[in-house]
Amino acid sequence: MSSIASVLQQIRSQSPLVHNITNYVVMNNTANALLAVGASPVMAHAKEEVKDIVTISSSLVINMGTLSEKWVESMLMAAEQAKLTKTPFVFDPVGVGASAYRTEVAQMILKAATPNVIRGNASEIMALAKLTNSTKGVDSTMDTQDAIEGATLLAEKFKNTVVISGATDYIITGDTVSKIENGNPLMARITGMGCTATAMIGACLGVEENAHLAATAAMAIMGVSGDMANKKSVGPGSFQMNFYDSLYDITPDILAAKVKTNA
Ligand SMILES: Nc1ncnc2c1ncn2[C@@H]1O[C@H](COP(=O)(O)OP(=O)(O)OP(=O)(O)O)[C@@H](O)[C@H]1O
Ligand SMILES: Cc1ncsc1CCO
Ligand SMILES: [Mg+2]
Repeated sequence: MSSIASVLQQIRSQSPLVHNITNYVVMNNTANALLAVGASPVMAHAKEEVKDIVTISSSLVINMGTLSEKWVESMLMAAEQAKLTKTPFVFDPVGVGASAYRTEVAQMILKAATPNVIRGNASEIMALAKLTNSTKGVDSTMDTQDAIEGATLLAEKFKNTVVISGATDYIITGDTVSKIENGNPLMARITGMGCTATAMIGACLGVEENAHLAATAAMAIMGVSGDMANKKSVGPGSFQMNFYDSLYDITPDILAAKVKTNA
């Protein structure tokens, strides 16, 4: 079995508990996507419990989509606890660069603990790397290949894995650049597909220690499921429903056969 396919196999056999501190917009979508693929989501952000939940989880997802002061406190506590318990952690810097507050919070989270993986769209990755600021709200205004320089700088600085999502997904660790070329434009016409990609990276990190492989497998699962859903859909509404069915239907063999990658 290919290594990407074996990550999906492990999600199915281990059903990793994925702790999400994510935004109000996508909480339901990402919990359903994790369940559909075979992982076990828990959404928990009260500061009274985040340390306990990090401690029992296989991985942690921090997504700064809808920030407020109390949530930021919890995000920082969770990141620090993940460092202590060596719980793998993925960070989604939603809309970084769109406001001074988002940029400040992203820097605070990165200081609290180094994420094993950072995933953003091209504008977010470039803003996080402080190279350009073209972040307009939460959607990208750039092609993913134009953010490779920013992703490479971040991956070098943090010695971790950085994912740029979009028409072509790039997964970058040191000198290794993997690409996933599945998926379709409908995926950007539904809110939270990027947040779902980040949650999927969380699921993969929960079963696979190699962060580059985990992130590549997650983007492959997203892309191939997107291709499968697209065949049955007429627009964003039916696509969203069919996407959950595809996450449920996709098998390690289908994934290995359909993934378009250089990895
Ligand atoms: N034009 C496209 N072709 C193929 N796949 C795409 C395209 N646009 C987005 N995707 C896929 O959709 C998913 C979300 O990526 P995107 O870059 O749109 O995230 P995002 O901007 O952070 O989204 P959000 O903030 O709404 O959650 C990824 O799996 C990506 O591969
Ligand atoms: C639309 C939106 N606004 C804040 S978070 C979010 C979900 C997609 O990132
Ligand atoms: Mg996003």
